[in-house]
Amino acid sequence: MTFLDMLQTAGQRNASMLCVGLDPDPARFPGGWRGDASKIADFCARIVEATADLAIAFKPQIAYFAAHRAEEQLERVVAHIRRVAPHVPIILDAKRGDIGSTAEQYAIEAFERYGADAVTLSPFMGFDSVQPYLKYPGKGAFLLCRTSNPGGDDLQNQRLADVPGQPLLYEHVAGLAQGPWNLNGQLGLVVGATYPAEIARVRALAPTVPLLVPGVGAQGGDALATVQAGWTQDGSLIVNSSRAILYASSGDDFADAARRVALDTRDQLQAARN
Ligand SMILES: O=c1ccn([C@@H]2O[C@H](COP(=O)(O)O)[C@@H](O)[C@H]2O)c(=O)[nH]1
Repeated sequence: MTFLDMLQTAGQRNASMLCVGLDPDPARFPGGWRGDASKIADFCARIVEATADLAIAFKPQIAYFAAHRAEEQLERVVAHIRRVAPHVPIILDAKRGDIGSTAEQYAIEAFERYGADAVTLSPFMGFDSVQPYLKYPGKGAFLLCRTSNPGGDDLQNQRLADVPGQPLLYEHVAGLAQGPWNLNGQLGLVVGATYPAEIARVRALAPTVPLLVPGVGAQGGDALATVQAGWTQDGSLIVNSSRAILYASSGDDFADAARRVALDTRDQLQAARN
């Protein structure tokens, strides 16, 4: 099944636009696990089990594993997702971007080592840095477009004087993903929930590509505004929340608490559709 097929299946079966972000931070683990990096896979497994019927996707953030030399635990988390939620796609949040020969290695890492269904990429180095990922049929690649952090303004909101129509940089990226770079319909875009006006602008420029929208929950993005700006019948909307779900409780009830927050967020997003 392709990434897009999986998205559609999970979205319908779980009635969901919620992507559960897996950003495991041992310092925030509950009770006896606190500070123990060997528990990363166990912690993520409990979250996956608690939210498998609520998620349109899972998004492991690779830094939270690599920082603790826990890449092998990430492999175990992926295997666990395949066992308990085989219909839910995995988006590896790696934000890679490098020259073609190195990008080929990163693509092997994402799609062959970890077996992810999609990956996040920085488009800053241009099309030849994105192309190696597109050689994997059916896999997805989300380009950073208008990120959720305030510093995104520094570059993404700059006007490109030499491009016809003088778009802002993020608008140009949206146009490339909808058009000339999207050779086989594998591209999507990352747009922050903290900037709903920009989500609407990106949706207007890229009406059919999937949008991955982080920033609800811990970053304070508005679920209703996000859905109103980005949801359409034709293009998937995938709204990520990580810390607000993972650390809903610091006690032994963390998985139940995570489920409650995920359910509430899932339902808020669904209710916000027109
Ligand atoms: O623009 C972006 C792109 C990626 N992220 C990632 O999403 C999650 C958000 O975590 P929360 O705890 O829900 O704030 C995290 O993995 C970021 O690396 C983003 O926040 N903004």
